[in-house]
Amino acid sequence: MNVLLEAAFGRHDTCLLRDSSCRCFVQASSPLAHNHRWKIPLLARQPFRGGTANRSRLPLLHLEAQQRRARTVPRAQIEGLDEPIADYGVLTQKMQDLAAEVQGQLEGTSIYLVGMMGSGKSTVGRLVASALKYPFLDSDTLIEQLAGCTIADIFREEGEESFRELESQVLQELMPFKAVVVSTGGGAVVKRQNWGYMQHGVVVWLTGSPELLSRRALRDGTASRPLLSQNNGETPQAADEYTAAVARMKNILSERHHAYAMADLQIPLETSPSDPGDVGAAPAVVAYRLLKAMSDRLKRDATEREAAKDFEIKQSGELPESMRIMPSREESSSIERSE
Ligand SMILES: Nc1ncnc2c1ncn2[C@@H]1O[C@H](COP(=O)(O)OP(=O)(O)OP(=O)(O)O)[C@@H](O)[C@H]1O
Ligand SMILES: O=C(O)C1=C[C@@H](O)[C@@H](O)[C@H](O)C1
Repeated sequence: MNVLLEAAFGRHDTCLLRDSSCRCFVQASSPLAHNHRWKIPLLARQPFRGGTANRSRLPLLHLEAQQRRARTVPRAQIEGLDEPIADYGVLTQKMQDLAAEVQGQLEGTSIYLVGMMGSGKSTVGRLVASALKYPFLDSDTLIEQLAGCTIADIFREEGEESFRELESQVLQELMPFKAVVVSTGGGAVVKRQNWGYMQHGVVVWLTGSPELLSRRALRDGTASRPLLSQNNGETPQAADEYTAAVARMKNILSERHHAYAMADLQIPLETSPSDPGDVGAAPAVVAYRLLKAMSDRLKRDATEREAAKDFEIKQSGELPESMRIMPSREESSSIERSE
């Protein structure tokens, strides 16, 4: 039997877990998420009587083993880090420092995550939002709230076109929001009008291979992803689920690639060096890569803007009559003074 525990996170990698009756307190490593929920066995539900002695006797290792997606972070996965990463605590600290920098550079600009089904827009989006202290919004969830039913129901009962209209409506309504992280639906990039709604934000493409995305999607089951459960003749009906999913992903990706490529930033999902059975780098690593790429890009843009201001107009020959050189601000004020 499992018991659901709420997690209240401390600053770095530790958090306190408690059950609804506050009878169990333990410390555990945090994978950078807030309000995370673990299912842990009833075994760990020991009464807390105060004092560190009791706390340290709780089955922490067992608890970590139950934690979904718990991972160690090999150094090679994290670009731009010049020292080995021992644990999530170090990565969390690096991310907080980077996020504080990016937050200042962004000046309230929103972030829109785009990418195929299963690319981790919601998972990574939550981490990035939490690091930047931005609210997180998931357009698929908002569509479901608006429609009062699931995305699969909308596809089945009203068809893809109705879904796309709702998707555009939601993105339009999100447009005025500043300083938010938005996870968009996988197909949002296809409609030109949606780019208009996202134009004031930084658009980030989470990009992974069809194989990696299929592995993830199949782990979740395809029921909630109607486009993936269709077979549009890419593979014979008898093809196994993985082969069919990869073929479908490839097809969708080839139709959308040019649209995703319009994003301001591209963040690879693969581990490095790549692992053939890969489900990708851990969410915290992808979130770190995203913040790093964003920080680099914003710095580069700022430098380019400064450089663009540093120019000199050189007059050679006579200007056509229709053109004249305006006096500078200093010159015009001295002309005014002398008049
Ligand atoms: N970095 C990661 N490593 C391994 N699994 C991941 C990672 N990021 C996300 N996942 C898993 O992949 C699946 C899809 O993630 P998520 O729902 O965040 O993707 P999405 O891009 O929002 O998908 P969709 O557009 O289909 O809603 C989930 O099971 C999630 O737990
Ligand atoms: O890739 C797509 O077209 C979709 C992705 C999901 O996020 C949902 O928006 C919906 O299932 C369609």
